[in-house]
Amino acid sequence: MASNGSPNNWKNRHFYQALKFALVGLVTAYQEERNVRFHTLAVILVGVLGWYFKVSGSEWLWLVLAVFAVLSSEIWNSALENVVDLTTGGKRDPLAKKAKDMAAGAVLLAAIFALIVAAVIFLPKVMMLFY
Ligand SMILES: Nc1ncnc2c1ncn2[C@@H]1O[C@H](COP(=O)(O)OP(=O)(O)OP(=O)(O)O)[C@@H](O)[C@H]1O
Repeated sequence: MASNGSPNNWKNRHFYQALKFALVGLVTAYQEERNVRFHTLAVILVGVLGWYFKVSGSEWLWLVLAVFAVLSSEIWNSALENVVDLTTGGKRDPLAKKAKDMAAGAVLLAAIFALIVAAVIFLPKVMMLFY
């Protein structure tokens, strides 16, 4: 709550704190999750390829959508793994397995989507280099 009684002041502080926590979450995901680091490298590669092949504006939008889909599903997956581990205390449980496998399935779907987008955009451009 605002100490000076101004509701706007409280809102601003709340917003910046929420933003700070979200950024801390991203840094934690990057530091602790190997897959997030791997996908960050993949994002850099996509950026270099997009720049090299001079992809169009709409192609950039598809690539950005694919990148955000993969990274956000990966971070959701990690968050869920943490919650499941917290709940089970490390004990094996069929519900824990179900939840983790489903979250992994969501990441797989996003990765397949990204592969399709990359193939549709880059394959014809790569072929042009050889023919
Ligand atoms: N508490 C549990 N009870 C039953 N099965 C589990 C449990 N924890 C994990 N598993 C099984 O092991 C698999 C791997 O779980 P884990 O937590 O190691 O995730 P991961 O996919 O290896 O992720 P990361 O590589 O990011 O750690 C899960 O998909 C699930 O099938």
